[in-house]
Amino acid sequence: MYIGGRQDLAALDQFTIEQVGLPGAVLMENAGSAIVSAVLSSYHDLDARILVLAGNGNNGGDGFVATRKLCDHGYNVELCLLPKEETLKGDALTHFLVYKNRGLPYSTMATMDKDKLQSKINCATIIIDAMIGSGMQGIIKDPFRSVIEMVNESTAYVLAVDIPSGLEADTGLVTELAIKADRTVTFVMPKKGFFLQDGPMYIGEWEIADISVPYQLAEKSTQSLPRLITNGDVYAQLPKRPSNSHKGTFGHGIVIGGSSSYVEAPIYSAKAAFHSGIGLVTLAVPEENYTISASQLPEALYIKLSNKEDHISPASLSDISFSTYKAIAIGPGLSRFKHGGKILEILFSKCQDQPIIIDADGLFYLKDYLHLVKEYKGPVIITPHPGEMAALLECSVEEIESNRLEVAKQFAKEHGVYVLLKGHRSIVEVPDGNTWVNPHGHDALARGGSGDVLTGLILSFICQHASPEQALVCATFLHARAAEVKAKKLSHYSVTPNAIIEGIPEILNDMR
Ligand SMILES: NC(=O)C1=CN([C@@H]2O[C@H](COP(=O)(O)OP(=O)(O)OC[C@H]3O[C@@H](n4cnc5c(N)ncnc54)[C@H](OP(=O)(O)O)[C@@H]3O)[C@@H](O)[C@H]2O)[C@@H](O)CC1
Ligand SMILES: Nc1ncnc2c1ncn2[C@@H]1O[C@H](COP(=O)(O)OP(=O)(O)O)[C@@H](O)[C@H]1O
Ligand SMILES: [K+]
Repeated sequence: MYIGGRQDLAALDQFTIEQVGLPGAVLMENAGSAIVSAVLSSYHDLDARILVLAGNGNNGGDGFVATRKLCDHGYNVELCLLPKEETLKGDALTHFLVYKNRGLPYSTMATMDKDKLQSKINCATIIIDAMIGSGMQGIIKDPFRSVIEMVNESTAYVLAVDIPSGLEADTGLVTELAIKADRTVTFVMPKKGFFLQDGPMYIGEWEIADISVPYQLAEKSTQSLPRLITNGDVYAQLPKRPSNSHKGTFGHGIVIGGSSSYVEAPIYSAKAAFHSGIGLVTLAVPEENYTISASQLPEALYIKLSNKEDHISPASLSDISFSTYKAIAIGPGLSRFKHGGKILEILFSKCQDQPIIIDADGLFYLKDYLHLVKEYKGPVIITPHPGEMAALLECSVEEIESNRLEVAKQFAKEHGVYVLLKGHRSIVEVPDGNTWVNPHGHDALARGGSGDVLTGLILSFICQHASPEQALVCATFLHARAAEVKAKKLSHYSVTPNAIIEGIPEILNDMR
């Protein structure tokens, strides 16, 4: 499933209208009907008061259609047009005239004072937000500004038409104010902004409605658009497990990390790998961490790396026989120390072409060793959170967050790496290839150790013969879904990294 921005959606609408020959007014009729279907499917109480707040663009036009049809279904619905009637044009005007020709009632801001509108909003059970759609730009201006404030303070259930008014379709930015929707019925495809910046906090539950823009054609003409990771994508891309397999079939991976301050981090990675199907996992940790590590994960194999002060001695990596491993994960709990980058130097010189996953403090050292990544024959995967990405690029976290898709794409292209840019909605970027956006994620993951679990899952799927892209897509989705499911059972507050690991089988078992 693709996600698009303002221009992508406008181009598809235009294509449908001009090339396919379906008039814009028909698309608008379909859009309004989709809103009606959403109401019909959930609200059967005809006495519930529905207030439709409409703007003067095409989003408002969808609102006129929806109000007309809800009236026909016998609902207690009221239309309020916010801008002046004279400003209507195009398809929105067409449908406004249809509405008026039917003799249906409406009010406008011009015919009512602010208190009256406030009381209509307060009395509504359902508010349909058809004020501004994907055409939203800049800072919210009046008359919408004060209306949005009133709606957000009301107790009504808010259903947004296409996108909550005030949310930017391309960037997910809310400048000052936007409708906080309980549900968004979006047309053709989800908007990029649903999964960027403020977007996830404003859209509520969302669903896609088919308005006869031919999506198959959309797919052909939009190959460069980001894709949303769906359950179906993950099911298709999960490594298969032949029943006549043995432990060698599912690969041997190694996790290198840990220090005296960060004992658990590499253990979480190895545990996650072990609980998601890897054949064998070796933990290479400082020798002083061995006893506690082995007591927590006796199933792993161990390499005791010599300590230097409170961290791994980089030279000790020279003794690892890297050819034994199908993939390498490095970084969890490594800590930051002088000349720590030597670890990457040794790693890249000793590995042939196996996939290397660099996480956590491994990324801290990477900035000075990016040339090694480019020269390396095999795939390199980096898993930065926004702070780590900012450090790699020597910019601010705000610059990363306001530009997540572009930053990930540019970095992947420039350095030839797979980038998993973590966040509330994580992004997977394949060098010179696809972009995937994860629609799942939970604040239960905002806890030390969550990222280590994710690294272990990526390692695990690569060892089970997934391509780096497949492994990243599956791991990112399962990690977030496991947290969502566990948070439902354990509360938002109590999901530990071990609980996420325990949640993985629940999600895997439900995969269809
Ligand atoms: N294309 C099609 O065929 C179909 C499109 N469809 C629907 O159309 C929607 C896109 O329609 P669109 O392009 O007309 O823009 P739309 O979202 O109504 O916004 C424009 C209005 O918003 C206003 N406005 C903007 N920024 C503002 C601000 N900061 N503060 C205040 N006001 C602001 C702007 O005001 P103006 O700048 O003119 O003063 C103008 O009035 C799309 O989301 C979907 O719902 C469906 O019917 C299917 C067929
Ligand atoms: N509020 C949140 N919503 C969704 N995902 C989150 C949230 N907070 C953290 N995460 C996820 O949890 C993981 C945290 O990784 P990271 O910051 O590297 O943690 P650590 O290194 O401590 O394990 C990432 O996958 C990130 O996407
Ligand atoms: K809207």
